[in-house]
Amino acid sequence: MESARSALVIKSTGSWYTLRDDASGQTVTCRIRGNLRLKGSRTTNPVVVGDRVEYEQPEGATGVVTKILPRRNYIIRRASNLSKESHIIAANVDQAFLVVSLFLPSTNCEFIDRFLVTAEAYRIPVTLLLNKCDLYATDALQDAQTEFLKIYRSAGYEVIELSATQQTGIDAFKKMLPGKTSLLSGNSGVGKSTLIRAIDPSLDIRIGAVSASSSKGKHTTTFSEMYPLAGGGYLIDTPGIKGFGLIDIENDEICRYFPDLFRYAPRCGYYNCTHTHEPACAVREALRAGEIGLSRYESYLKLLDDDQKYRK
Ligand SMILES: Nc1nc2c(ncn2[C@@H]2O[C@H](COP(=O)(O)OP(=O)(O)OP(=O)(O)O)[C@@H](O)[C@H]2O)c(=O)[nH]1
Ligand SMILES: [Zn+2]
Repeated sequence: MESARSALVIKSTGSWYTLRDDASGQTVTCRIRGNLRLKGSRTTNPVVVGDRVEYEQPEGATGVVTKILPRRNYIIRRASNLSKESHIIAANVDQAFLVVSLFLPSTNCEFIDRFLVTAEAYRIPVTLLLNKCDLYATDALQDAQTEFLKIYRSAGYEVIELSATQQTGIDAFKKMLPGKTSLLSGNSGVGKSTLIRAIDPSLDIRIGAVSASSSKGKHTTTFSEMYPLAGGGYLIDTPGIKGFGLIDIENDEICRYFPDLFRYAPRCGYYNCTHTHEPACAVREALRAGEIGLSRYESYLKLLDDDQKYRK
């Protein structure tokens, strides 16, 4: 009997997994043992990028993942809009970067806030990468940029302003990467691939994959992939993410994942204030005073009665 070896999962297609062996650093292609499909689990993928696993590879045979080591954290989304199943995007993530753009395309605030809440809930620090800053020269877009920076910086998030095409602000992003496993996410078209190429031109990622995953009406499951970076650390690219469903977060917990709202909650008149209709609500008071961004409060309300919120 071959003894188990340990490895990191760097790619998965749903039936095949690419591992990087801890001892040799070699890449190995494996399948998974059937009983790893967790009982009662509603996730579509039992083994994910970032997982630490044990595997066996008998001489001349295909390798088999035999065990998933406990996950430090993971980030998850709905498998598809109507599905009750969830899809784990990546596990054991040190930090996440959400790429956003205010123009061509304009990233929806609710999308950003859902991402932030999901990451807060799993205690994954997020940095926002405001890309395409070269495009925000008009008055209207400059105002949008100022507003964006104000809302998210005052909520406590780090925001890096950059332009992937003009190569500005790239270094501030790059210096956060060494030695860490970083997830890079964002809607289609915000510039993730351009940005990855700007930090490391040797990473020729998903050329030609874009049109396949963005064709409308087609249900395409796309899988994350992990890239070793020249300066150390890994970057996880997450193509084709359209939205995040909150999983296992109760209504009365949601507010605590909005740091800019939650800081007012202790001053609410009722200890169980939902900040929707109660008198003496300090959160709504702060909103009226312009201390909380309206879009943030609206995201909070949407997440409260989110019919897409489902349980694992
Ligand atoms: N003006 C400007 N355009 C940019 C910038 N970054 C990316 N773009 C352009 O935006 C378009 C989309 O960029 P991609 O890098 O393919 O976006 P993506 O996020 O990887 O998109 P998906 O692969 O669909 O997830 C391309 O035409 C890029 O040239 C930027 O900083 N400024
Ligand atoms: Zn309140």
